[in-house]
Amino acid sequence: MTKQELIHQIKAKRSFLCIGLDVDLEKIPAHLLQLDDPVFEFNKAIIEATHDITVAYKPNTAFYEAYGLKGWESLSKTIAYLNENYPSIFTIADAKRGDIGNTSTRYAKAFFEDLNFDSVTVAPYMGSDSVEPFLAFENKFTIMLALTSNKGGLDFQLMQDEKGATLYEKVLKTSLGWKNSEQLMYVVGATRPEYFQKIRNIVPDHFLLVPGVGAQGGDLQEVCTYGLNNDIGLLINSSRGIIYASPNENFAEIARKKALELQKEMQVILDEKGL
Ligand SMILES: O=C(O)c1cc(=O)[nH]c(=O)n1[C@@H]1O[C@H](COP(=O)(O)O)[C@@H](O)[C@H]1O
Repeated sequence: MTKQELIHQIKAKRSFLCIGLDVDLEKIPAHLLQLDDPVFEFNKAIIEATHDITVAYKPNTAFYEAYGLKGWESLSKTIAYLNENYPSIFTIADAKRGDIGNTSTRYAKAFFEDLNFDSVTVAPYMGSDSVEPFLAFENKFTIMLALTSNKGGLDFQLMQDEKGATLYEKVLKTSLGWKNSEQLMYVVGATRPEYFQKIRNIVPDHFLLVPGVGAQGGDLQEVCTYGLNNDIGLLINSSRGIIYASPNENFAEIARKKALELQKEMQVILDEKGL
């Protein structure tokens, strides 16, 4: 998918919501467990209930890898279902990969070619040769961790050099010099709203994937104050806050209700900003 296609979808739906498909068999409604592939059936129901109000889905691969071969099969069926039925929806493999160059190329092939995701999350720690192989794939996006939502994110990301520059700022600035850096997006946690202005000064045009709204307590309004750009430029993710809003048979209906609450809030913000 191209960036323009993503922006077009966001404007048409008046939504920049990303729903996280972090499926845990211990949390899904019990009646699904009797089915052959409960994880896929759960995802299918969530997708059917929300595809018109969300612009992206983000399965976190850990939740699938935890179930071995069967889990990988559920992931593969989920992305195939999305690509076949809703090809205009942006898909994110939240795999947080990154390794030496030739290994990164294999990861990129796995997620971009074999599974056909539009994007994959990567960690920047191993540097340019671990990220550039992902950027070599046309019309695919590499979403790099910048300032993460978790408490431990502060252990390294806010470390300062003698001039006061923080590590995450250096990561952002350095990555802009990499080949095909226009295909980068960055992860910034919704729990860090006070940093968005600074981040937008460094990367004014790139999309930011913002997890941490909902279960982790991040606030949509606060993120949007400085996070939005002229292309909207934000994908706001909520996983547990939407998909586990109800443990009952009507889970998909309630998930839609929760997603709609966020989408309506987004619509108001976009209208107010004239976007
Ligand atoms: O890369 C991510 O998506 C990510 C980065 C980050 O800083 N914080 C973060 O929570 N995530 C992911 O975003 C999702 C958040 O889920 P909820 O807290 O349930 O909405 C999980 O899949 C996390 O792994």
